[in-house]
Amino acid sequence: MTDDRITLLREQAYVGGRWVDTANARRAVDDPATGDVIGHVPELEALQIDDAIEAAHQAFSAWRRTSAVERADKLLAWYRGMQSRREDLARLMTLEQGKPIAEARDEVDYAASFLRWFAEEGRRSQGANLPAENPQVALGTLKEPVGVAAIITPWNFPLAMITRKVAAALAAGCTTLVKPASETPFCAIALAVLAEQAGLNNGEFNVITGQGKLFAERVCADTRVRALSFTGSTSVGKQLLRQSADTVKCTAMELGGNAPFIVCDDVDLDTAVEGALAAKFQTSGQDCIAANRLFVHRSIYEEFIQRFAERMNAMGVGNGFDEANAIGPLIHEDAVQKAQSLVDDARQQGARIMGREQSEAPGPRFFMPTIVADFTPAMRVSSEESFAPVVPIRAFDDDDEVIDAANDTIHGLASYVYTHRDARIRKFLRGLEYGMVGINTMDITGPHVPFGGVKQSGLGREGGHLGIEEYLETKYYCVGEMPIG
Ligand SMILES: NC(=O)c1ccc[n+]([C@@H]2O[C@H](COP(=O)([O-])OP(=O)(O)OC[C@H]3O[C@@H](n4cnc5c(N)ncnc54)[C@H](O)[C@@H]3O)[C@@H](O)[C@H]2O)c1
Ligand SMILES: N[C@@H](CC=O)C(=O)O
Repeated sequence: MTDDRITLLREQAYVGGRWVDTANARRAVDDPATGDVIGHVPELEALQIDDAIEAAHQAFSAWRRTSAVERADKLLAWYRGMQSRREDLARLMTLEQGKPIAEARDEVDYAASFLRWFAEEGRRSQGANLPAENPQVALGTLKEPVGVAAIITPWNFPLAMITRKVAAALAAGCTTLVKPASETPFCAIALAVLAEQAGLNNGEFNVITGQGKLFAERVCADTRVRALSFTGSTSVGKQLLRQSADTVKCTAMELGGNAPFIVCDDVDLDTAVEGALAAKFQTSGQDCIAANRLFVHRSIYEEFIQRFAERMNAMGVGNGFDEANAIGPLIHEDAVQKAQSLVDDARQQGARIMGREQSEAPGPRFFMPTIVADFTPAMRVSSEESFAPVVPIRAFDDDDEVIDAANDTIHGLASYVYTHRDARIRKFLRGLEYGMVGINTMDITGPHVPFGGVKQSGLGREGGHLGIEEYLETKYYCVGEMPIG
């Protein structure tokens, strides 16, 4: 059942500036809060994906020759289009993703901000003059677009994970093939509606709905596709890296996290509690930078848990369209079962479980926020990304000990530390093996930051001044001595 107030909902893929269907396969997309079917999208077949690759390839030869100013103008027109449809986009996102409407509005702003950022950044991508040993010789570098970029994105941030990549790619002069998550294709299609209106209607931006596996097979094997940028789970990322090896693609990987949130004994407790709540519960815990493990100094441990639990238990859990709710549904029932199994495993191993009863959940895809106190490294909550409102907390005594515990993971995306002492800040900054460290804040993202992880959390950086580099090659030139005149 489609909400009459939702506009921009279109049930087609967008390829080469045309709206495309399939003869047979169409996939239903539902509202995770209610289970109601919102609409259907085509599952493009292999030949249609190949057509899309050709469309992006053809478009590349023209797009790469446009000026940086022309590319910026189109990105800015797209940005304004997103701004003018902010509420429609936000409602569409809450409908298919489930996140609370206030967070959906924030994500629309965040997603649009990448279009503006890279419109500006594209005009500043510069090569260099190099000093030559022979003064009659000119050496330098040019920056050139890599080529067609294939982009695969997850469902948790259905607009921003697309624009963070696409805006950088288009600004660099690349063309793009986007395969959005099957759970949230309508946000991507809405972006295509607005891209078309902004004049990106010649194959520069293509949205291919359907199976990720088939899309990956076609683009990875195809030499016309020169880059693959992926955001999603570490396991799928590894597989895509293997698949990209045969055609030696430029790859960028934004993968899973296991963020530690460390609270030292010198901070204002309420500020730290507020930070932890925000770092844990945004997007109902389904955030790659969500706090996945809380470490609190033993001297304030029980007090912290009590205050955190009070605030957590007051949070509204329910349909994201109700502004009173801060926690919406999880994307699948499987995610609820996984959260429950993490909690059960910890309980069996001696953790204290706190929170409202799961029987109070307003539907089958809701998980009531739950504290897992006194977790140990042997429990699954310590090593697995919960992607749910599950809050493992344990006490620590010593800074070195907590740095080691925080680093004891294959992941290295975001980390957070609350302390007001300078020496401690320096120690944590150096000691934490993470791509991003928030000190006394969990509000660490934006178009201007180099977002990304170390270890098995990824390769490369998105956003900031580095984001465009993922889509640029450096061409070195050497102009030899020439007769003058
Ligand atoms: N580092 C970051 O910036 C970042 C941001 C958001 C999410 N994530 C991570 O994403 C994960 C959650 O997202 P998810 O469940 O959508 O991840 P996922 O890896 O299951 O899916 C991501 C995308 O890959 C596609 N896909 C799935 N299997 C595929 C295959 N075999 N071949 C090709 N494509 C395939 C999906 O359709 C989807 O579009 C979490 O681990 C989270 O931490 C990371
Ligand atoms: N929260 C991240 C996206 C990861 O899921 C961001 O801010 O970009």
